[in-house]
Amino acid sequence: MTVQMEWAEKYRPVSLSDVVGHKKVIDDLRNWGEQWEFGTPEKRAVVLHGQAGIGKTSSAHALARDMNWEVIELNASDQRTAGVIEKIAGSASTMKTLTGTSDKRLIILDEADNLHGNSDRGGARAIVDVIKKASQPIVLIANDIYGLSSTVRSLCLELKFGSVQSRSMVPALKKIAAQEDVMCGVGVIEKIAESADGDFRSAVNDLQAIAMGRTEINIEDISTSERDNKESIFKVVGRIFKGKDVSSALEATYNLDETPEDLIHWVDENLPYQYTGKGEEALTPDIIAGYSYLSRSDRFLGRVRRRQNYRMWRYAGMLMTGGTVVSKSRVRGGFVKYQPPSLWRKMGQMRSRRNMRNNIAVKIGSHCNESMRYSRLEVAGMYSRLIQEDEYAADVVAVLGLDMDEMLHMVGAKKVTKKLQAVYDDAQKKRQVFIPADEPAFFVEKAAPKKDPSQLSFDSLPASNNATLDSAFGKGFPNKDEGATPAKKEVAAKPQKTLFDF
Ligand SMILES: Nc1ncnc2c1ncn2[C@@H]1O[C@H](COP(=O)(O)OP(=O)(O)OP(=O)(O)O)[C@@H](O)[C@H]1O
Repeated sequence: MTVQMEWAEKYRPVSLSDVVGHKKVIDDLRNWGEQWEFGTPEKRAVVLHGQAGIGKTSSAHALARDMNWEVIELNASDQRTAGVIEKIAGSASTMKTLTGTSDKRLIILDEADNLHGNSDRGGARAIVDVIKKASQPIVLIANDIYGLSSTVRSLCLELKFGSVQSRSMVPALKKIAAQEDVMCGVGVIEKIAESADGDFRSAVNDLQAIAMGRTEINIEDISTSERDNKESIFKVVGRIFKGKDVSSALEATYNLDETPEDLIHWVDENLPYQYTGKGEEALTPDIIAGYSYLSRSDRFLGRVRRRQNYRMWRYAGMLMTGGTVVSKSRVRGGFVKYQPPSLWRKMGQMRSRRNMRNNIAVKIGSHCNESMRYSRLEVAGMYSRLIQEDEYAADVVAVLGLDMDEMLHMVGAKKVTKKLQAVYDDAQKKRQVFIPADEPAFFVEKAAPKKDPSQLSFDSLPASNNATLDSAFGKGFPNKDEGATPAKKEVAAKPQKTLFDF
């Protein structure tokens, strides 16, 4: 049996001129690339963002091909710790290539909105450092631009890839069909393009799936295979809120790649916006009736959870779809955008706040030799107080190695003010001296002049430091002087310059 290559891969655009749709974005990307030929553009990195399957990664590679640049790619499957990013991207972005084929390398960082969790620890901060110093072009690729920190975003040229219009897809799909010797009947390609919902990769995959084992496709072939396609959530909620037919709303959910547990959140979120019209009160009888069905549906979902009897999902599904359909007294015209459940957004925000708090606690813990839990519960508050004091702020940021977002979190600020930026910059300078020898090299700027270690040294904290902290905050602060070398003890005897240099 021969395994056929995926057409989407086979027909991946080679040059930017092959990319389907996205005309303006592609022009902007090309311009940015050309600026690199004459020096360093104002923004050293671009972030290409938008839904999956619309050509972001292909465009980055096509740019490199058009400019005759080499490519270095770091995918989410790679270990993207701070050290790795700095080593690969950092060296690539500051050194010239030795191969002589081109003097530029394009660094592509795929799924840049996914730099969280343990495996990518420190990766987000390393990107900031790499972009700031880069002398080579960098492309970040993200589905969700809000998954990037505000600092990274401010350093990048943001290029949004919208969905690919079906009329742009049609000629490209026809070309693929012709090259594969597949005859397409009238309206076939148009139908495939429309059903793809802006995702060109899906359109190519659909064409390949329908053409499998055929040399000719007719419109009837599509309508039978169409049922297998996953319905998008927007289509389903559209049929619930705009439709009058209970069974078609219910049937639409059969091909949906979401559980009733998720679907009910979508209906719940959008019901109040969809069932009020111009001049109507905010709380219409339709909304009240709709929520009464939703609450009954939710009861069944609760029973499924408790009894693990998934057969009851069908009642929940019927009540949330059919119930919502029959609750409306009329179909309201006008376009109201469907919103994703705000509950998920809030849960996501809570999760990222929790991650941030834990990351900070880990840093405090490694500074105080305490567990993350103890640091979070007992010590973090003290550091938050200290960081708000002008006198100590930069020292705390430096000694803990906080990045900008973590510093903002500890200060309780929402955005970077001039004062906070100055504190952060000051901390970066101090950090070069605080850093112990075994830290990754990227924290230390090679050109930085060697400072007198007695000025500020994390390593040289003498006993008095902890005695002071102990007297102020109770026992338990680690004694940094234990095991200190005589040289370090000598340093400790020097006069205090900062909070951490008692
Ligand atoms: N606009 C487009 N023009 C030409 N081909 C495209 C386009 N969008 C998608 N494709 C096809 O779909 C495949 C996937 O595209 P690509 O990997 O660039 O998408 P993406 O937006 O980066 O999605 P993901 O985030 O999932 O990687 C490519 O191999 C290509 O054949």
